[in-house]
Amino acid sequence: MITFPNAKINIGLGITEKRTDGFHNIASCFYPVNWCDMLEMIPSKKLIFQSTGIDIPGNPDGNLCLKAYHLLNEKYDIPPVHMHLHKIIPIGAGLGGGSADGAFAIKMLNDMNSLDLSIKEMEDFSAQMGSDCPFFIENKPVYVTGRGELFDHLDLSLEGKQIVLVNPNIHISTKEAYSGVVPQALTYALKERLLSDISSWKGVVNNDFENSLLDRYPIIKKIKNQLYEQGALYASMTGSGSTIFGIFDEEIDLSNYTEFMVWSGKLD
Ligand SMILES: C[C@](O)(CO)[C@H](O)COP(=O)(O)OP(=O)(O)OC[C@H]1O[C@@H](n2ccc(N)nc2=O)[C@H](O)[C@@H]1O
Ligand SMILES: Nc1ncnc2c1ncn2[C@@H]1O[C@H](COP(=O)(O)OP(=O)(O)OP(=O)(O)O)[C@@H](O)[C@H]1O
Repeated sequence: MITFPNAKINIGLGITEKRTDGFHNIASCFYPVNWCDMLEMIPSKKLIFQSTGIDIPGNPDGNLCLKAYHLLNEKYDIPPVHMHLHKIIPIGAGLGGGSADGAFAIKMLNDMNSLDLSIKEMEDFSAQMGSDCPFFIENKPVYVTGRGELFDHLDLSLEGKQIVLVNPNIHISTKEAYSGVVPQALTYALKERLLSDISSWKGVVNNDFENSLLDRYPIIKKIKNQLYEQGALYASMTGSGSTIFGIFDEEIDLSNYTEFMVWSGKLD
């Protein structure tokens, strides 16, 4: 079985409160984007994990695909598989790529073993792997609060718009990025604003990580400004960075970004 775990973007990201468990409460819109990894699993005599593509830092035993297997195996004693992850989505990039791999692994193992888990059960397993993981179970645009696991329906469709994602080859640790932010209650109604036309978002719908990271990494600010100069309806850093996205009505010239990792395509 093969699947294509996709990236997400954050449209608006308020970091509203530091929690007693060390995490932060956030408010954000998560929106899926078709920049994808490839994840294949086949039945095997023993559990094997192999990855190709972009190098994944750290011990392969800690890969979220394996973590997903162990979480389900502990409870359901499932047979071993050979997993092959071809890594394409930039890492430490605010795109939730690792989280998507973990959540898709849960969905695949559920299907392959006919476990018949509900969406809620798969979200709960995913939440044990990381804050961004549960979103990728349903994988549709949603308004998110809590640590990243509380979902509110959001009637937002950007279908057909062109998105450009530029990753300036800077790896930002999520933990460090959070430690550089002073939490603050939302100063505007993010959810309501997201329901108004995209042309009204600029300067209003903000990512709170930008305040600390844009000064530290001027290239992020430069790319964001360039995307606006090229006619973006809206541009922002996603998550804890370092990827910046721009949303456009039409395809744009990408020659400004040849030294970076870039993906462009239509939003669903
Ligand atoms: C920045 C976002 O991508 C926005 O969607 C997410 O909040 C990050 O989610 P993630 O990468 O899945 O993060 P996790 O692997 O759960 O946590 C990594 C570290 O980030 C910090 N963290 C993460 C999520 C959160 N809501 N509050 C936090 O303070 C914690 O220090 C945690 O130890
Ligand atoms: N399948 C995976 N893909 C990428 N990183 C993984 C994966 N599984 C585990 N990791 C570990 O997670 C770390 C990256 O986590 P990090 O949260 O910074 O990036 P991410 O999951 O790619 O997405 P984001 O930048 O949005 O958080 C890597 O250094 C690696 O050790």
